[in-house]
Amino acid sequence: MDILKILSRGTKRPAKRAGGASNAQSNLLPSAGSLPHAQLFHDDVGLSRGTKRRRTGNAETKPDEAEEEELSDIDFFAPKDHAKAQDSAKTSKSSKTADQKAKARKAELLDEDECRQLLRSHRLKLTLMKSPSSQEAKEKDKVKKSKKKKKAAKVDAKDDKKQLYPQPLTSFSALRDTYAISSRLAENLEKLSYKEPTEVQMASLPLLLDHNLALGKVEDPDIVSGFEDGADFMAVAPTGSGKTLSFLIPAINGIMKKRAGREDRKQHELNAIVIAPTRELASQIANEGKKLAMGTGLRIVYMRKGMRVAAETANSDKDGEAADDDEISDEGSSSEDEDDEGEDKPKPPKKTASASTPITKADILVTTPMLLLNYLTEGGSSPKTLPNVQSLVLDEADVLLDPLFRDQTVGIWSACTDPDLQVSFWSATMPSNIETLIMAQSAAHAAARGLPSARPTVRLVVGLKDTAVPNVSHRLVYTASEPGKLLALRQLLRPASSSSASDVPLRPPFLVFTQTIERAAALHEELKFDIPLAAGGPARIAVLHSGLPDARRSAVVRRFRAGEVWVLITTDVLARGVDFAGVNGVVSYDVPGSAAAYVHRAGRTGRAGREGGVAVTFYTRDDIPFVKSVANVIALSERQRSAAGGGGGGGGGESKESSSGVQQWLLDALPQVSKEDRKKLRERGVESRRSGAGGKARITSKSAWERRRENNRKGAIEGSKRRKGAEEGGEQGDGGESSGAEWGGLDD
Ligand SMILES: Nc1ncnc2c1ncn2[C@@H]1O[C@H](COP(=O)(O)OP(=O)(O)OP(=O)(O)O)[C@@H](O)[C@H]1O
Repeated sequence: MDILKILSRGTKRPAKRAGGASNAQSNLLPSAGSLPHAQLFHDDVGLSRGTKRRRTGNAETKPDEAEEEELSDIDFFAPKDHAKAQDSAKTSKSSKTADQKAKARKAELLDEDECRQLLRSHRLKLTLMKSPSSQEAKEKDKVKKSKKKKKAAKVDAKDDKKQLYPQPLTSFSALRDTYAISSRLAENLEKLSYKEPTEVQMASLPLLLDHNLALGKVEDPDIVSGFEDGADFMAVAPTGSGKTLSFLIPAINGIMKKRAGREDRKQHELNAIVIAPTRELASQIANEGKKLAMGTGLRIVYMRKGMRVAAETANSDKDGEAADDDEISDEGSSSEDEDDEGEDKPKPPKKTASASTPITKADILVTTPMLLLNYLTEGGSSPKTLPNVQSLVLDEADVLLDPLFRDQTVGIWSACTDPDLQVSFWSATMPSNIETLIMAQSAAHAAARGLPSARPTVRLVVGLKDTAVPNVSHRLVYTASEPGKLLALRQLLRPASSSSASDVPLRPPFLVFTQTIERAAALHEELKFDIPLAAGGPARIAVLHSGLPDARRSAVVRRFRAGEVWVLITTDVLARGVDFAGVNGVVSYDVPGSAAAYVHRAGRTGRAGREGGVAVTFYTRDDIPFVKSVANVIALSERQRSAAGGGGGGGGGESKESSSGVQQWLLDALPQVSKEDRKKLRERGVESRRSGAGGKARITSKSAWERRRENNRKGAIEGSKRRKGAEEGGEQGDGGESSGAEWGGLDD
């Protein structure tokens, strides 16, 4: 039988449950529910969380006493006089008290076996990876080339990795009780009403807050000594699983601790930098940070064009003093109101900070890579350094280290000269070549700082390392042609019509992803009158891409968040990290450029364990050579979902619509995607959707990847010229890795 006929049968399986499907579905819509249980995995490994928790030490400590003891800890937020009194009392008590507290906390810890079981039940795997020294890296490279020695190299590589079983965080209250986070931070967290830590939070927060305590029951001397100088951190965890809190809480708490030891607690010092690939994401992270840091006096700043931040030039002069009155202040602003042009379309800024611009006071800076690098390298002389930055967070690290952004990201990393710098890497997708690059870059960074060796890196994987979106129902919908696809999308907008596409349980609000700006704009034009006036008309459909002026872009995000826009047509600029809590579904109108791109697009729904999110992918005859990688992700997601007990999160909720994404016969029928085709798709998109094919939905020009590559090249060449001129001998290359990251480009 003709393959196209087989495919045109569609991929929908009959619903398992009889009757009331639509009602059941509407109850399951992600935007319909209250705050969900956000944990994804609860495998039965013979230990139910909390119930077998054994106190191994001072079992007599009553909870109240423990609480009291903790509360008597440094209060970072105490009024000055009180703080002074505390200070003197503290000094007189000597370090013995601190030791006692540490011992008491240690006594509360689970033993290693309990940790192992708990971590396993939540599918958390932690590995300690040693960075090679530069010499070792070179030798390993040689060995890799020799076939005979490959086997031996594999054994060596295994020796470089050790499984870790640190204390998992079993409740948010333990952040204060056990890890002694600042009381205000704990209060703010409580106000956000999260019920339980997600998996990534369970495994990352203890290690990032206090690795000595988190590893308190670990006996392996190799591991203990490996952490002597601290460790970097890499987390690969599903979309919407709460990675943002996982890096913000330690960053904020670390600075609060540091401040507590300073005389002037009001002073701002740039101690942490978060890099994100798009301005929408950077702005969102800054807003999340502000919520957590409310009332702490900490300043979390979203970097805008023209802004100057505390940095030093190579001749050790401080770059200006912070002005008393910040001209560029973000405090209290929604940060979306005043967004500047999207730095996710990297190009040298039109406006640079003039020397008379006051330095913006910040403790944590959230930025896109190009914007900060431009500031550090502007002026043509030596690049500035960031000597006080102790925490560098790379959110969506695989993109930030993809060749498109690599130079900018590495440039910032190199500017962070504190020998105690901790770098953390976060994403739902982490190709192995990026992992290798991280280890090599980390070694190069240490060598450039004159350190004997790089810190090790703890790698956390939540679920399977292979990328999947287990919490979402996936649908592949075949239409023979482009017009058929448009029709199918229209039917999704009018769920009452009787067609196979309308059977997809998708209700607004939802996102629609296209391959290019032109296609997004054309699709918007095509559909804007499809929503009846009585239901709000054209105002209910909006478009967002990087070709739009900033103010419009920000306004669209705001309207979508407010529920005024129901259908948001966009490009991959919104595919990563952006958290719209009420999104019921995601439509890939054009097939994504890679498996990773699919994971991130689909992950805009079903966030924080919410059930009922749907990801629909349309494909036409032209897409058939490329659909297999999407189909594989869908199959894997479904396997993970059923392995997690018939569905992912939601605390094991029973009434889940069965996912009907892809069946085995379809997987078998779809052709394998060759390496070359995968690369072509990632870089150019689907060829037939490029220019000159006629018809509105076919208006295209260059693909996202090409456009960004050109822009990035221009910017990166300039930045790199400036940097290289000034940084002779500094090692900061890309670790010799070739491109291969699976990423289809953020924008059109
Ligand atoms: N413990 C928790 N319980 C419930 N909701 C949570 C919890 N932690 C975070 N969230 C919420 O989950 C949502 C997703 O979190 P976040 O944006 O950090 O996900 P992410 O892992 O960074 O996703 P992505 O990979 O897409 O960037 C947010 O709305 C956040 O407020």
